[in-house]
Amino acid sequence: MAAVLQVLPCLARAPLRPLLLGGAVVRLASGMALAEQARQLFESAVGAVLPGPMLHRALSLDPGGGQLKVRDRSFQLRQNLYLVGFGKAVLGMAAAAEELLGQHLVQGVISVPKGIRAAMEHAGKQEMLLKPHSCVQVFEGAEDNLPDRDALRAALAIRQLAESLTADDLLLVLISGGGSALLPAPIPPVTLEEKQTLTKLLAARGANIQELNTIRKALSQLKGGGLARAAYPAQVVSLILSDVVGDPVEVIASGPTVASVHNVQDCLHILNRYGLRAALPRSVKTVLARSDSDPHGPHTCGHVLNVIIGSNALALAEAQRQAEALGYQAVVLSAAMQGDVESIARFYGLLAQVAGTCLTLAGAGASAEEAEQLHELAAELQLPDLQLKEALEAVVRARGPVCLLAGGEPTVQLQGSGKGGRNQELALRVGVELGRRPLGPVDVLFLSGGTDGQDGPTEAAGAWVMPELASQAAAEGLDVATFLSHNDSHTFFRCFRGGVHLLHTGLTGTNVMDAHLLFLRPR
Ligand SMILES: Nc1ncnc2c1ncn2[C@@H]1O[C@H](COP(=O)(O)OP(=O)(O)OP(=O)(O)O)[C@@H](O)[C@H]1O
Ligand SMILES: O=C(O)[C@H](O)CO
Repeated sequence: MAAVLQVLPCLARAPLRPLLLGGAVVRLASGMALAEQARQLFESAVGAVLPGPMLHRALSLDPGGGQLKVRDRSFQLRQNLYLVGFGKAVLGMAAAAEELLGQHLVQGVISVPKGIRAAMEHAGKQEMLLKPHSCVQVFEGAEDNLPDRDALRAALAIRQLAESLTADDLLLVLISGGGSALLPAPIPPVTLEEKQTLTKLLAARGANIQELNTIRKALSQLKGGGLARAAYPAQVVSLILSDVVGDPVEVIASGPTVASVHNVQDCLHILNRYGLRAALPRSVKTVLARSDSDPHGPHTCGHVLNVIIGSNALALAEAQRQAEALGYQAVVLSAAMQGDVESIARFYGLLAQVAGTCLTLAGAGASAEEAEQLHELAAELQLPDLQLKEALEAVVRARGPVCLLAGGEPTVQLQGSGKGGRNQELALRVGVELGRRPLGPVDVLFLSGGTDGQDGPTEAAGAWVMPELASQAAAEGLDVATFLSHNDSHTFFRCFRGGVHLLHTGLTGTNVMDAHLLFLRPR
């Protein structure tokens, strides 16, 4: 985005302000002005789920400092507050908790990704770092999101702290995505390597996060309510930043403070589905066989309060508010965009075409056939919370600029060895879709970004596109189809127009999946 700022420094510095509809400045700089607004809205979405704001919304101390309020529950504080955490966003969450609860915290242990402290320091994000003499011990591990010896050491330290607590104590558990890999504690005789191999195989064969984490829970001492059990009889409050569609507390980071409802049959089903049952190590078979005859009986988690403090829906709601402040008719379509990236791109292409027609009432846009295709595709994608009808009705009413917002996590079937991420790949595919559809007299821009600031193994968070993308690329000698065939979207965006279409935020310190913004503005 640096290049965008160079092109339009006045817009980059300007605060959010309503559009000058039809004004000469906006029309001249149309693409860049829209892109700048898209970037600002993306940042406002991320801002709503940063550790500081989230922790401040969820927790408060009474003025005397004797009570901690979490939502509508109160907990007595008397040198009895402990903290553990695990996940990609937990360093910043712990720093925010320390800032808020400092003098009450007795001790803490967190497990966070390798190199995160250095990365945050490098980015100048002091608010994401613990104080120099913090009582919270930090373990870094799980390089490449895989459980390793360092993460195992962290998990054991977390278990030890939890087990040392008494009925007078309160354990604050900070949880975010990536927590599963950062809290590995396989049930013996299963080894770390065996668990690692099994989860890698499941992921490679296409198991979804629900399936993956069902198996992880069955083989873990701490997942599936194990951490809550270890902390009993202390009170447990889990503050959860969701990176899973629908915010299921039992799935996020494999639900260490949520009693597992799965039995061995569920696990065998999953292992069968991915052809892994026959090749299971003996240790895994032993643990699975034992799991239904657990001597402790079914576990309850009555001493636990699980609270979702950040989610994709929350982030989108903030961007929606900001879009409205800019003069857009803004509608959240879905916070559960899942499915193959190609289908999702087609969905956004059709949506732009149909919505553009509703907006301008122009004959050149979508026919009834395209509207039907859009609804059929929406049905195929099975997005549980999709507000398509409501969105199109709002567009008809709007007669002015429209912003449609969505979020979730599309899937990319990797075929090539190119460099990219699901957001850049989605944006590139949407750019192609927009270019091959008659859109009528309307400016269209689509942005897709990962809220963690890192899209796949690239340094960009995502990218934005307009309908002219493919033709402009061709004029630069870039063939979009060739880049797509190798999943090489990042290389494409780096070359295309000197990289101005890339979205760069740096690591944000949060993670609520991806955000998609589709703008339509009648000319
Ligand atoms: N060349 C590529 N093109 C498109 N997508 C890619 C490419 N390489 C990796 N990906 C995608 O990037 C994702 C992996 O990156 P990352 O580690 O950021 O994902 P994650 O851990 O699932 O995401 P997050 O932490 O953002 O929730 C996968 O969805 C993968 O399919
Ligand atoms: O850690 C995990 O299990 C995934 O990120 C989902 O929360």
